[in-house]
Amino acid sequence: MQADKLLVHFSQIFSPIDKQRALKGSEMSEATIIEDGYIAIKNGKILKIGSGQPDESLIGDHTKIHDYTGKLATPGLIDCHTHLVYGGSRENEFAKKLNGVSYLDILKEGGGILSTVRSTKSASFDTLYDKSSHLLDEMLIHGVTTVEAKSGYGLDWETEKKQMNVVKELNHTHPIDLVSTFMAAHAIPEEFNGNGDAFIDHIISEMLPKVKEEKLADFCDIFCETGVFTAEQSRRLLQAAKDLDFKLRIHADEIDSVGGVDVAAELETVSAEHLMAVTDEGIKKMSKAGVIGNLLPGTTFSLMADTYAPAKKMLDAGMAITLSTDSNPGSCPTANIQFIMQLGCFKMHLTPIQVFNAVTINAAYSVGLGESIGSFTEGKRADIAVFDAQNIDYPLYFFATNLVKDVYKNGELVSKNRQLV
Ligand SMILES: N=CN[C@@H](CCC(=O)O)C(=O)O
Ligand SMILES: [Zn+2]
Repeated sequence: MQADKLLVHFSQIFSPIDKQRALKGSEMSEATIIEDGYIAIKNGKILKIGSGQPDESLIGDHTKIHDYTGKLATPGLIDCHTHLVYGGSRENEFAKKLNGVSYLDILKEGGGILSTVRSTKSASFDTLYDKSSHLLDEMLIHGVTTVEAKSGYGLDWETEKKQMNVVKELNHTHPIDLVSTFMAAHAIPEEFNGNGDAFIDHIISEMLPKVKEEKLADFCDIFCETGVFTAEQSRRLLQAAKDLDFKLRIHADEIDSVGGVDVAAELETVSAEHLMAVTDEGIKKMSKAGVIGNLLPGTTFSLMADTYAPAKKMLDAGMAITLSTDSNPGSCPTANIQFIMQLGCFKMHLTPIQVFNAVTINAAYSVGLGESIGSFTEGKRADIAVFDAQNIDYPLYFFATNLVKDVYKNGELVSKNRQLV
């Protein structure tokens, strides 16, 4: 079959192995690396990848050929944990953090997430749309082609709905594909006066069914943490969400280990997020239950903490892991997934192959799209990140610089020389 497009002479193509599920433990050290590689694209999908001169049968009169000598190709990167849609920003908390005030103390004083809730409530749909679209543009030029986006800066129905509708609309208009997560259980709203049980009841009876009915999200998530939601409250909400056929995630063991990991294992959530404070026992339970550990080292960095999630221990225990930005205005204001990947190496001692598997094939399965993205398997979407690098080590070694040159989404060039097309 003739290709519409042929991208040829890559120094390397990184191609994850697709086992029809996230790669676990030692499997994360495996990948196919093709030297002098080509990628053939047909109707926006991967037709074939190979090495050397492409077969004559792939080339027709209308086939466009692009030379990528000296470059690296990987599947489009997948950011599987973001708080994309929000009003305002929180640089006013930066000085406090520098002076040693903790993240949870800022929240307790009505700042942190609650301050972003106030800004998000007062922002119009259009303001939120423009701001989020701009953030997605930044992510795209850094090589990201799919993003998971959580609500959770509304806490009331109208604002949560506004956030999820922004995600829905951007999924139609922006080149990046979005996966929506409902996370009203992100903080206890001020009007509930610290009564987490009552707020969870309210979410279960008043919000969850509407999210389902209006098809506003695929996943449900909760922040299980000291001073936020307990393990019991998390269990109750996630069980109710599971009964309505939502897929589940949980923010667990971010700062303190308060039982979120047990809930993840019991309910077999797709993933558990953060895990900076996870115990060996918790790792064992998640491994047994097949929970993906979604690690967010940019958050540790931004919180000025030094406890990075024990990625190696999780791999040794046979878990699958992903890495993502956690892009949000408080604990990780960034759009640069490459920096997060570099932290995966520098701070968690993951290898480049493990890191690229984490943000491609594993992230794809963690957002429920493993059948269509995350590897260069024939028939998957031709989402491609082209790096100004000759091999997969270079973009992890040369840090804090955008090394993604071009990005293809569904076979179309959407970013060229680090600029939107
Ligand atoms: N930890 C809870 N939620 C976000 C932070 C949100 C915020 O601080 O605005 C996180 O994943 O880090
Ligand atoms: Zn988060």
